Amino acid sequence: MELVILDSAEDIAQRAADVVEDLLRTKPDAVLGTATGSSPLPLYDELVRRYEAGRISFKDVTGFMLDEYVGLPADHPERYSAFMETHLRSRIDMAPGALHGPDALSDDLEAACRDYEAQMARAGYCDLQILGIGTDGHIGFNEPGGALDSVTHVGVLAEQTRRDNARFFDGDLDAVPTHCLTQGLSTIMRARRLLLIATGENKAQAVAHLVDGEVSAQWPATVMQNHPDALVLVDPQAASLLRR
Ligand SMILES: N[C@@H]1[C@@H](O)[C@H](O)[C@@H](COP(=O)(O)O)O[C@@H]1O
Repeated sequence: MELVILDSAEDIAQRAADVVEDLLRTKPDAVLGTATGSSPLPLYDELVRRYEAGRISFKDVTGFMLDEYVGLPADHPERYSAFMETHLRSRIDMAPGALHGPDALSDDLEAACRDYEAQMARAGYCDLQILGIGTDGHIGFNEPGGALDSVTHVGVLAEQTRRDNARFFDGDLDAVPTHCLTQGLSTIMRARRLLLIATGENKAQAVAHLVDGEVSAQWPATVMQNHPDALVLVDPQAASLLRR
């Protein structure tokens, strides 16, 4: 795992966009794994800028989202499918049906998970998976204590995660879903390359475990230590509890 500490979120966005641009140059029909949350937003803005400048095209790209809330109505703006549509898909030339997510509106969520995993398998899994990290060390919505070799599954959100994400629901904890569908850790690990972005002091503890800790289900992101090509981009605040 390669760790790079950069001065600001903007510098991280530039470096991360370089990684995406390099991939699209070598493989225009790449499979891109997308993350939600605030961490990748500067990256998405930079990708839109590079698309508008004619440097990159997503017209042949297929995308797979990491996760989705369960229990939000189809038109809820905080559904991750809506988030990705607003912040990335609708702003670039990616085809409308080309960004996939697990179907959290399905009557049979277990089947929806199996279908999503099969769909990713058919696509050959991701060339590059973009990741954020939860303050409790989750990636996707793989919360502490889950299996390290999980595939796409129905998950229960940790209390900490629901509190962290209440800011997207007008601060109303009761409005934050309790369940989700998420790619498993083994699904994520199948990506040829992982790119994790963490900014701000509230990520420092999770980043310290990710970089300096043992691989452990208590800090799910630590599985990335076993990935052959993982890049972690952090700002000085997120790096503030690192040993070295
Ligand atoms: N499921 C998402 C994660 O994929 C994301 O990494 C995390 C961090 O979000 P943020 O970047 O806003 O701190 O939030 C959510 O829980």
